This record gives sequence, C-alpha cells and structure tokens, in this order.
Amino acid sequence: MDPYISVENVSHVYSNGVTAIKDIDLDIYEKEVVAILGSNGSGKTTLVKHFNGLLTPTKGKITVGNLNTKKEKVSKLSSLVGYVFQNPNHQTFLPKVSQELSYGCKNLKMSEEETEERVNKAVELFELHDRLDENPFDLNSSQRKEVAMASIMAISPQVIILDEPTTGQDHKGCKRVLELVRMFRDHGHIVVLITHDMHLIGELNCRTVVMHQSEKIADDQADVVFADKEIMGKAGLQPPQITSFANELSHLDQSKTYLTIHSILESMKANKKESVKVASRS
Ligand SMILES: Nc1ncnc2c1ncn2[C@@H]1O[C@H](COP(=O)(O)OP(=O)(O)OP(=O)(O)O)[C@@H](O)[C@H]1O
Repeated sequence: MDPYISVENVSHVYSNGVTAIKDIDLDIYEKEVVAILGSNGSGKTTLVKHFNGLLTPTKGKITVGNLNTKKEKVSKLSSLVGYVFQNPNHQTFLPKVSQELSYGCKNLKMSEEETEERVNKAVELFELHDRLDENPFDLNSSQRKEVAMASIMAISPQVIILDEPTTGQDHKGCKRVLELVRMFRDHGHIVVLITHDMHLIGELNCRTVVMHQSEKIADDQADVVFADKEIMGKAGLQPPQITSFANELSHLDQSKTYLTIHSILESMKANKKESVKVASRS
C-alpha cells in the first residue's frame, strides 16, 4: 500500500536561517492516527504545516495523495488536508454557526447542493442542529472548538490535523476530543495530532512520532515509545502518570507498558485468575 503522505528527506530552513526540521522521513497511511510529540520549538508545527502546503520543503519532497506539495496550490491541498488550529478563535469568524460550517465548502467552490449535503452530514455527526443560528463567539470554548472541527469535517479532507486539541479544555471537553478523534478515524480519515497531552495519546495508544531539536528521534506505537526511557529523557517527555504508577506496582507484568487504568485493571484481573488457579492446584 502506498502512503497517503510521504515525507522524503525533508528539511525546512526559515528565512531567518533557523533550521526548524532536518532530514525528516515519514510515511503516513490511510486511516492512521499519528501523534507528533516533542518539546517547544522541536519542529512539530513546521512539519505538519508542510502537509497542507502552508510551508514547502527547502530540501526534499512531500507528496500528499500522490501530489507534490511544491507544485500544488494551497487551496487544492486544503481540500485534502484540513487543519484545526489550537485556538478556535483563529478559525471562526462568521456570525452564525451555519455560515462557519459552509464557509470551507464555498471557498473550495463546491456547488450549493454538495455544500448543503456536506454541511448536513457535519451537523448530524456533531449534533449541531440546535446551534446553527448561534454566534460561535457566544458558545463556550469546547463548543467553539467543536464548530471549528465540524467546519473542517464538512470539507471532508482525507487528513485532519488537530493542533493541541485538548489545550484549554475541561475534563468533559478532553473526553469529547478523544471521542472525536476516534470518530474521525472510524470515518476513514487520517488524524494527525500535535499534542503535549500524554493522557490523550495513552488512551489512543496510537502511532507516535517524537521530534527533538528539528529531528525525528522516534516513530512507534505509544506504548513502545513511552517505555523507551532514553528517547523520553532526550525529548524531555514524561509518560502519563498512570504509566509511572504502574511501573511501581511490582505484581504487575512489567514487560508491558500500561497507558490506561483499564489496562492495569485487566492485568490485575488476569493475575488474580492466575493466582486462584495456582492456589487451587496446591
Ligand atoms: N515563521 C517562523 N520564522 C522563523 N522561525 C520560526 C518560524 N516558526 C517557527 N520558527 C522556529 O522554528 C523552530 C521550530 O518551531 P515549531 O513552531 O515548528 O516548533 P513546535 O515543536 O511546533 O513548537 P511549539 O510546541 O512551541 O509550538 C523554532 O526554533 C521556532 O522558533
């Protein structure tokens, strides 16, 4: 299977001379959820801005859906790759939710019929029926973020980039983000997450790319990356608290990396069954 996004030996040097990403190779396939992790300034945003053509490589090549991003218009690429900004206020600017939802489709010059069909689908998925006439700025930040995500979903790009989706969200908002990532994946989209939220990555146990000082230093499932003390230390990352806690529980199988309470409980139950078996044998 060909990758949908192919990053081949890509570097980006900004006009001020800063090398923000260096010699990156990365293939992203259909239906993958990929988290990009790394400390501030490590190059995460610069990397993903190449996926929708906001930036182009100063060295190397990127293809998205077989299109060379250097040769395509940003408008074409933004129909394939949607970018949900960290701050929904940077994305919502129209006075009604309904206008926000249709803006992207209209901007891409879709017919009225197609726009209506796509917006209706987004309204359905995000259950926005009662909010269509509201002003996005009258909604709370979690609801406004959902409107921003729904307006990207209306375009139905193959790839959805979520930049720090849980930042500034309360517990309910964070849970909703997790649900939405799963919903995007279940609808066949590729989801790329830029995040510092280790709990979110732990819950998803998704493919995790770690950036450090402009370079990619790890690319594996979250449980494998989180168990790699050298990588985690180098990138200045801490696994979710639950993983550190589980590492202290000597009666758990320490060959595994525990990312959620659920996984710890499952292991405890398995241990219990095992010890009952042993007890009944002796
Ligand atoms: N427009 C720009 N012009 C010049 N340098 C930039 C520009 N944008 C980012 N940089 C620099 O490129 C490097 C990588 O920045 P980038 O924003 O990609 O990192 P990041 O990992 O996304 O950081 P953060 O977590 O803080 O958002 C940093 O040194 C940053 O100062």
